[in-house]
This record gives sequence, C-alpha cells and structure tokens, in this order.
Amino acid sequence: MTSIDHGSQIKSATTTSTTQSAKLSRSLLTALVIGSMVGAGVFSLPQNMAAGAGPLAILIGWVITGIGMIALAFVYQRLAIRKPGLDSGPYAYAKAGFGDFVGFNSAWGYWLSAWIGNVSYAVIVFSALSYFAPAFGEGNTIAAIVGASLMLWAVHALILMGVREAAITNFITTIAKIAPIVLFIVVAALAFNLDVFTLDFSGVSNPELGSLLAQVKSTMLVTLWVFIGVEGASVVSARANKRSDIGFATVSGFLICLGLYALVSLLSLGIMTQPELAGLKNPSMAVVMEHVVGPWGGALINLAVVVSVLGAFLSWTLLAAEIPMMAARDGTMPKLLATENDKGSPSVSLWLTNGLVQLFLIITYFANSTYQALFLIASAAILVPYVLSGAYALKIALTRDGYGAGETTGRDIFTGAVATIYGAWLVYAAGPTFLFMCAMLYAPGILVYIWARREQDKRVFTPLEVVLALAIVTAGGLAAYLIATGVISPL
Ligand SMILES: NC(=[NH2+])NCCC[C@H](N)C(=O)O
Repeated sequence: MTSIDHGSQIKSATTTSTTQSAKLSRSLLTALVIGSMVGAGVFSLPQNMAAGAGPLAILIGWVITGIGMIALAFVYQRLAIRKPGLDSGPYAYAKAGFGDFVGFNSAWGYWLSAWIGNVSYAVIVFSALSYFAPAFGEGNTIAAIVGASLMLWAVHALILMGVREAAITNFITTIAKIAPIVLFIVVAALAFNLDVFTLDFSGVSNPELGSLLAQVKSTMLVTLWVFIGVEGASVVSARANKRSDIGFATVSGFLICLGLYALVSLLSLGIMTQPELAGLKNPSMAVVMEHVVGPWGGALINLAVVVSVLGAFLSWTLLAAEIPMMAARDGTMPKLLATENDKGSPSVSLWLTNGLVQLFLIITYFANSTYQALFLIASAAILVPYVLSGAYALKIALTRDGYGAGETTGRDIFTGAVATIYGAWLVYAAGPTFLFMCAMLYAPGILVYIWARREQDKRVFTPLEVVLALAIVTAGGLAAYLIATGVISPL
C-alpha cells in the first residue's frame, strides 16, 4: 500500500493495491495528506525563513503562500475529477494542454525536482546526525558524503528487491515527524517573548535584509519547498469513502500544515532575534529547541529529522524513478526508461536517477554546497510543472473542456487563475540565479526528448517548439558560462 501517492504516477503503478485497500476515514485521510507534504523542510524553517526576512515579511510570506498553495491544491483536485483519463499527473496535464515538448519539460522538471530534493535530504540527514557524530559537519563533509552514499545505495537495493512503502513505515514516520513538531510549538509558545519578536518587526533596522518586498521574495522558494507534495493530496484523498471527504481532507490537511509551518517559523522569532536565527546551523529547529529546554531537546529533534527524512527519502526515490518510467510508457521519454526488473521495479530509471543523486552528492562535497542551496534548486525546478498545471486548469475552465452544459466554471477559473498568478510570482521571486541554474538542468533534457521522438518516428519539434528549445539551450549555455566564470554560484 502506498500512502504517499504524490503524483498520480505512483497511483497508476499501485492501482491494484490501493483500490483494494480499505476506504479511509476523514481523519486518516487528513493525516495522509499531511504526510505527503511534511518531510525535511519544516525542521529548518526557523533559520531558512529568517535568513532573509524579518517577522512582518515572514508573516506576509505565509499569507501569500497560503492563498497560492490552496489554489494549487484545488487545481489538482479539480483536474483529477475533470480529466480522470490523464493518469500520470502533472506532466500529463501539461502535455494535454500545451503539446508534447512542453509536456516533456514538465515531466523532466518534476523528476529533476524530485531527485535534487533527495540530494538535499541526504545532506540534512547527516547534518542532523552530526549532533551525535560531529564528523558529519553540515552534511557535506567527506564522512557525510560517504554515509549519504551508503544510505542512497541501501535504499536503491531495497527498491530493486521490490520493497515498497509499507503502511507501518508511513505510520512510524508520520508520528515521528508530527509529534516533535507539535512539542516544539508548545515549548516555543511557552518560551515566546513578545519583546524579542517585535524588536525589529519590519526587519528594516537590519541593512542586510533590504526592502520589505525583497524580504518577502526571499521566503518564497522556502515556503514552496515545504508544500511540495501537495499535488499528491488529491490522489491520496481519492481513496475517500465519500466524495465530500476529498475536499475536506485536502483543505484541512493543508491548513494544518500551514498552521504548523507558520507557527514554527514565527514562534522562533520570539525566542531568538532574526540575525541570531539567520546564523543557525540546520536543522535549526533542533538548535532553537535546545536553546529553550537543553540538550535532550536538540537530540530529540535531530532524531526526528533522521526518521522523518529517511521515510521521505524512500517515498521520493520511488516517485523519482516512477516519473521517467511513466513518461517512457507513453512515448514522452525513451522506451529504455520503462524497463522493469522481475520485481516490478523501474530498474533503468532507478539507476539513472540514483546515479545522478550520487553525482550531485560528490559535487556537493567539492562545491561545499548546503542543504539550503540544494532544496532551493529543487523548488525552482518544480515551478514549470506547477505553473503549467495551473494554466491547464485555467485553460479547460475557460474553454469549458470537460464541463457539461449546465456546469458553472466560475470557481475553477478563479482557482486556476490564482494558481497561475502565484506560479508567475514565484518565478519572479525566485530570481535570475535559480532560473539560470534550472535552464542548465532543463537543457540536457532536450537531447532525451529528441531521442524519444526519433524512436517514435515522430516529427521532433513544431516551429514554436524549436523557439522554445533554442531559448532553453541559450539560457542554459549562458548559465554554464556565468557559473564557470563565477558570476553566479547557486550551489
Ligand atoms: N525529495 C523531494 N523532492 N522532496 C520534496 C518534498 C519536500 C517536502 N515538502 C519537505 O518539506 O521535505
């Protein structure tokens, strides 16, 4: 049974087991929705949010994210109902709405985000373990990279042997992450000092932070990161008893996460000042906790990070390998990637994906990259599939595609528009460095696409797609040049 069906990718792979499993109650569904979103991100929020923003900007950041993300959650939920035939989630929507090449890029981007996110997971697990064994440093020392590589290939071997997520692992990891977060919030609320919180409420006394707009922008990829997985909520909740429970579980699961996340970041600002938080080592929740209750608090949170992220690492590895496999099955990616071993695991895709994770772990060591730099790239990479899903929902509502004669489209036009605007704002907020970095990662995909099209004996590009491909290659080339000359350094 797979309870973290992030996209529908996993859904199609496990339909038999999921449809046979018992229907779920409202509260269990809500827990599953939460479980598909909470991974590593929450445990570093105190530092990540304060790194470039004061309390007011952080507050505004959560409000914007709350509105944009709930719209996106609804987009996926509505699309699942309107377009039940499009089974492979985010990338199938982009393909249906905007053609094969755009669809390919959506799959490519979703896959990039999934495995680069896993590189950041490996780094943060060992950064947490350094609480117990200092040689692991910030998760990017030689000892940490060796440890992370061992973890990677152990998970790889388990999946090749046919291991899938079990209900029991999901249960344990969900408890392991939620309980310490709630405890942290209670402790932080008791230790909260309003004077510390309001010391520099708008952040303007710290010249490093810049304008309020700049501060808000700095939080946008962080808040996006912690909500990645929301696209799976509608799939998870499709296992509901009643239709009405789907909406309930999605909305309540989302709101609970939003509440937990906002409290973690805001309450921390009443314990330490923004500049203090900005300088903390991640997972920073552990440091704040230790500051209030002493060493046991630090140990507890770091352990929670290890358990929570190991669980999330497994589910995102499964998902990362499913994406190329599903895309290969319908000809969007080369057939080779659809190869399965005798245990039903997408072996070629898994080898490719984890090979790249390994490569990036080595780069992480030499570039001395941090957890933060890595997850910001994973956040930026997922913008393409997210924006396109919003745009597709808007498109079908505007053209009444999939809507019956008497059905109103007003609500769907609204959520589609809000999700698309939020996506466009995120692209702007992400800023040029991360967009360039993404172009560099999207560019090699074009070769993979050409390979797949040739294999299918299909025309490779339409004239418009040629323009798009050239734009990606140009931006990617420019990015490579800027990185080589040290002008930008996203890692
Ligand atoms: N490995 C990944 N791509 N994970 C993406 C999900 C991130 C998740 N929301 C978290 O906070 O950890």
